[in-house]
Amino acid sequence: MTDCTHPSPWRVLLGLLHDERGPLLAAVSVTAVAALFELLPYWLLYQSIVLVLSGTQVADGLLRLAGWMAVALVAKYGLYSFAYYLSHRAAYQVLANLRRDLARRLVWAPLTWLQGYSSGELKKIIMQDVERLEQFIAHHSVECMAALAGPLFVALFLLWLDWRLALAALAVVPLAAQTQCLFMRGMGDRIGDFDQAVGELSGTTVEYVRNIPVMKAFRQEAGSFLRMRSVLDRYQGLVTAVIRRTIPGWSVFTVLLSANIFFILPTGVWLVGQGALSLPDLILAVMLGTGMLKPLFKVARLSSEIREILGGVRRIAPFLAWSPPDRRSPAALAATPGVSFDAISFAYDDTPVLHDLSFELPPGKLTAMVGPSGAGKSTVAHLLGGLARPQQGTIRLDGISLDTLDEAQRASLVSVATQEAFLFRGTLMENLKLACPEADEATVRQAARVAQADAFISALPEGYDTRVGERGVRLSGGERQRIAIARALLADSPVLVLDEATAFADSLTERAFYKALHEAYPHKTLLVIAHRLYTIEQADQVLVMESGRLVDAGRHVELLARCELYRRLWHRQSVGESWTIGEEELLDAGVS
Ligand SMILES: Nc1ncnc2c1ncn2[C@@H]1O[C@H](COP(=O)(O)OP(=O)(O)OP(=O)(O)O)[C@@H](O)[C@H]1O
Repeated sequence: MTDCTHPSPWRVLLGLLHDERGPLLAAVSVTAVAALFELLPYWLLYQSIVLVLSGTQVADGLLRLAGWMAVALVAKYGLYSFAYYLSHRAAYQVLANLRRDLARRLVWAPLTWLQGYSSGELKKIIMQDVERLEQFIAHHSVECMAALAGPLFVALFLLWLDWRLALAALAVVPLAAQTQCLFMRGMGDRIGDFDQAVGELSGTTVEYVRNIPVMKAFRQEAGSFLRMRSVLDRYQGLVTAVIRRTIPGWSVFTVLLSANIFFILPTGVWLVGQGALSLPDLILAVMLGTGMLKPLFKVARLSSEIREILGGVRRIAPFLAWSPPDRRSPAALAATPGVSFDAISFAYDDTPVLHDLSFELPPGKLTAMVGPSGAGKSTVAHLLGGLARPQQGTIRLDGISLDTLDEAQRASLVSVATQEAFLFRGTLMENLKLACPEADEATVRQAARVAQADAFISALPEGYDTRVGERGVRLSGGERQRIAIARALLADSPVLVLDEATAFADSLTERAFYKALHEAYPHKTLLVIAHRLYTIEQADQVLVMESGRLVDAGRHVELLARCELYRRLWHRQSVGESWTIGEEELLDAGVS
């Protein structure tokens, strides 16, 4: 997913480095000085040759020069270490700031936009692409500077000796650069394709690993996962194409940069013959000039790595563009607010799901929402939970638009518990206290009791201190849901949405839950997306949805009497639960 309206990756990268520009400038300046010290031993060697040729006080002079040589080496390593220290400190600061910023902005990004990314792609962007910046800031900044400063200082020195020597030393550079450009032409697109393939491979691998239980259940062989195979083939094809294209260019480039000795030596010998250069000067020029261009290999290699890093920055940029919506502080709400959906329309991308939907959740009452699969019930829960925003219409709490609340305000007013109960790595107590870290143990236990979770948690050997998540204890679907409900109850918001949150529970557990809920939290405004008979019967109001529209609303008995769709849903559910509606009830309701 790219967006051409985002600024160039260089601008984004410079923006990320802005706060650390001081330490980074210091790091590259120190590197330049270290590169100078790297050349000092050659100069001292030159002085030794001059000394030996002069034949005066040779021993003392050599000893002094050896001492300076040691000082130069220590200074060089000391300066490089200091430069790396500064660049690493800056890198980890930038990475920490960026990760914090990304975490904050992920909350502001609409769920529908985030769903455009697979979890593998998101992981690649947030982990790998961010991690790559460390390479650039901590290593490439220093290495690039050292690789450029060395050749530059040598070229200046040769220029000072004789301009013809400098020209001879640099003669191969334009040819090498030309060759590199020729072979790298079109590589930008290939690297873009390559990055896309890596993202796809990462996403498909995550999907593949997640699907292993399903494949085992249906006895599918790994090879039958065709998508994975085709992505791997594409990846391999791209790698082969990139290697085929780069290897010849790289070989010619390497040979050319090492070939300047063929220019320096004849030029130097000729200059000595002309009397324009002394023999020690020629030896020094050959020593320095022969290896002077080798650091440019590193610059060429780093430039392709920097291209990859910029590709990562391009992928990170859209996440950094999300900023908090401009919101005013809401007026104080009633302790038990009502909720209204006013002409709400909503589409996932271009697929309309809710159409001009209006209804009310009366304050302190239980509303059940029913409808066939795909009717848009969970989407209503998403909108209330702030996971998506309607394209048209307004959702209000006590007359105040949800758009005017910030995330924290909305979350303090509306909690949503869904079927997909995600447990973070940690103890059950930590998971329960997610929305209310300051809750004391008694409050947590009370919420768990209402959610029918206290009994099974207490039966675990470590009770509320049991670890869950990746390496922790495995809970059943129903147990996880009960944790999710207790967590939502602990948030103590006046509006609670249960999106099939009790689907795994048996009828008896569900009855016990609603009874306890009503006793412990009698004033909550409740929206329950339900298939269960008991909830629907108890509801103060039932909303019947079909294809994103409200078909009817009323009490269970009224709807049985007048709504054909409701009757069908009710009948299907009754059969599903092996629970038959009494003849009398149907007659009471006027159903013949
Ligand atoms: N992230 C999404 N992207 C695109 N379409 C989606 C997305 N989530 C849901 N939909 C579609 O929106 C429609 C309504 O889905 P929703 O989950 O709200 O229905 P539902 O009434 O809760 O169904 P169920 O009872 O089966 O859970 C469906 O057609 C569904 O395919």
